[in-house]
Amino acid sequence: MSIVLEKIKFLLDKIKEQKSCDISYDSYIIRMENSRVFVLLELSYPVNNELIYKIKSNLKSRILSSINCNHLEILIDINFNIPTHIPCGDIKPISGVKNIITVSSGKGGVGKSTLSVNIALSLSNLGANVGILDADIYGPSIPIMLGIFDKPVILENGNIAPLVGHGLQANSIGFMFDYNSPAIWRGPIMSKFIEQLVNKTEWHNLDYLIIDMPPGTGDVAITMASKVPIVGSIVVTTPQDVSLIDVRRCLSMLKKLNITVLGIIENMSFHICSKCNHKEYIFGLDGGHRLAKQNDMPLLGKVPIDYRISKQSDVGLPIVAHDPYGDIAKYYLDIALNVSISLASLPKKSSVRFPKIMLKKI
Ligand SMILES: Nc1ncnc2c1ncn2[C@@H]1O[C@H](COP(=O)(O)OP(=O)(O)OP(=O)(O)O)[C@@H](O)[C@H]1O
Repeated sequence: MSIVLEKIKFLLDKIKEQKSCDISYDSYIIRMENSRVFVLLELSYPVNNELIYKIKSNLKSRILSSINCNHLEILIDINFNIPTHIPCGDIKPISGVKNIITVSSGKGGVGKSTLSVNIALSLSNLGANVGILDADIYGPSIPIMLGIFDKPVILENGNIAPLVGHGLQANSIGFMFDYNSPAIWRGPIMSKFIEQLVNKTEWHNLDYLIIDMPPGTGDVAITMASKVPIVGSIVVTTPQDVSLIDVRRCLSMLKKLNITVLGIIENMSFHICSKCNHKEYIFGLDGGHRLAKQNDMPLLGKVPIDYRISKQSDVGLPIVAHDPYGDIAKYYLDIALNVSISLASLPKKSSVRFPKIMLKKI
C-alpha cells in the first residue's frame, strides 16, 4: 500500500479516536485510484447539508496538509444511519422507536419543555425522524407549543395515533384529559397511565423519541425510569444555585436508577441586549459548567434568555420552527448535535448496514 494511503489512514484513525465535535465518525472506508483518494465516512448521528459540507472541507484540508502533496484529488462522501442503542436496564424496546431520550430537571420552570421541543425540532432539521412525548403531569405544555389542539385518534387495535406538529410525531398527557381535573393527576395510576402512553402510541419509524419528564424526583420519574427503555437522559438547569441543588438531587436519582446521563444543558445562561449587544449573566456565571465538571459529564450547551423563545412557544410556533437559520436556533442545533454525538458513543444494539458507496467530488 502506498505511503500516502498509510498516512491518510493514520490521520483518519487519529481523528476517529479523538471524537471531536468538528469531525466525529464511527468508521471509514478508503481507497485510492491513481491520483484520486476516495473516503467514505460512516456516521451514526444526523447531519444536515451545511454540516456535511463543513466536515468534508475540514477533513479535506487536514488530509492535504498531512500528506503535503497537492496533486492528489480527495473525494469524500458521508453517510449517516442512526442505530438503535441498548437501553439502560433490561427493558423491552418500543415498537417504532429506536432511541428514547428523557429530558429531566430538578425543579419546575427551568425551561425543560421549551428545550425538549426545540431540541426535537433541531434533530429533525438535522435529518432524523423525531417524536416527542409530553409526560409532564404538572403542566403539559407541548400541545400549546406545537400548536396542536386536536384529540388523538384511537385506532382499531386500541393504540393511539400520534398527532403531528411541525414535523414531529407527538403525544401528550394534555391531549387526553381536561387539564382542570386534578384528581387523576396523582400517584401510581398516573405512572401507569404514562407508561401506557409511551407504549400504546403508534410511533412510526422514529430515530429519537424525546420525553419531556415531570420536574423533580417524584413517582412518575422513578416509574418511567424502571419501565421505559431509556437510552439516555439530558438534565436541564439554570445557572442559579437553588436550581443547582435540585439538579444534583435529580442527577443522583438518575444514577441510582442506572440511567445514562448524556450531559447537562444550561438554560437562561445569559442575556444579550437587543439594543447594545451587552451580554449579562442574570442568573450567575457558569453554574452548569461547574456542575458538569464536578459530575464528570459534558455540558451539552447553553441557551440565552431571550423573549423570542417564550413568545414563539406561546403562539405554537417554536423558535427553531419559526426561524431555523436564526441566531437562537443555532444554540439549539449545537445542543442537538452534541446530544446525538453523545448518544452515538453508547453501545449499539446491532451493527448498522450502510448503503452502497457513492463518492462525489467536493
Ligand atoms: N431560554 C429562554 N428564554 C426565554 N424564556 C424561556 C427560555 N426557556 C424557557 N423560557 C420560558 O420560561 C417558561 C418556563 O419554561 P418551560 O415551560 O419550558 O419550563 P419547564 O421547566 O418545562 O416548566 P414546568 O416544570 O413548569 O413544566 C416559559 O414561559 C418559557 O417560554
